[in-house]
Amino acid sequence: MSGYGTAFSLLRAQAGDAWRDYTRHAFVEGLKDGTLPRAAFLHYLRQDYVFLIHFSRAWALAVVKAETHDEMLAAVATLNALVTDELKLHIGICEAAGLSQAEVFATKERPENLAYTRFVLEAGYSGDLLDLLAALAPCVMGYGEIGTRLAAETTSDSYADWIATYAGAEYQEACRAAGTLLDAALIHRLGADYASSPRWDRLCRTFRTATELEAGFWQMGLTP
Ligand SMILES: Cc1ncc(CO)c(N)n1
Repeated sequence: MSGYGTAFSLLRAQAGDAWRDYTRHAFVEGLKDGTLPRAAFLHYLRQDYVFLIHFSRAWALAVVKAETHDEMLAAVATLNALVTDELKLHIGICEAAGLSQAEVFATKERPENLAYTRFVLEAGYSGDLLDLLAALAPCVMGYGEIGTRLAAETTSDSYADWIATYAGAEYQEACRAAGTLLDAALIHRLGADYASSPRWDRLCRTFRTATELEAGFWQMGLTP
């Protein structure tokens, strides 16, 4: 069990190797042992800042696609955490490294970044909350899983701030809340036996594609 809910565990298991390729990518291992070049990290952070803007838009879309007040509350809380806390972390780390906020704002979006965020947004635009959450879950919970593992296994302080953010109580709580939202949204729309629904395969495919696009994002990070 992952601790991020039942549906996430099922989706993660069916993603198979793709999940491992994402969460144990060379970029992640470089964060863990400090061998990731600083230039690659800063390049990644600038792209991730652009990513988070679109990712926030996708969570705003989750507010739009919500069908109950509890769903709205959960989506609003995540949206607020992204805009208020996570985007600030990126600006702070970039500023500490000598990159101004204006430079970060002006970052040109790489195709790997564009492909991923627009895939997530499109899943939400053309589908319902389940399609959107299936595309969002690898981002949210994947970083939660990576943060927790790296905090336990890290052998360097080089990327301690980054690791602490994703291993931290606040981010972990956001992952649990997203897991609770996903479980409840599935049951609300498809019933308790949602994994037998005709929609399940497609939700699994969406989750897996988003997982593959996350691995592509790390790979982009290695090539500034
Ligand atoms: C690419 C990517 N995926 C997930 C997260 C976690 O929010 C992030 N910051 N960036």
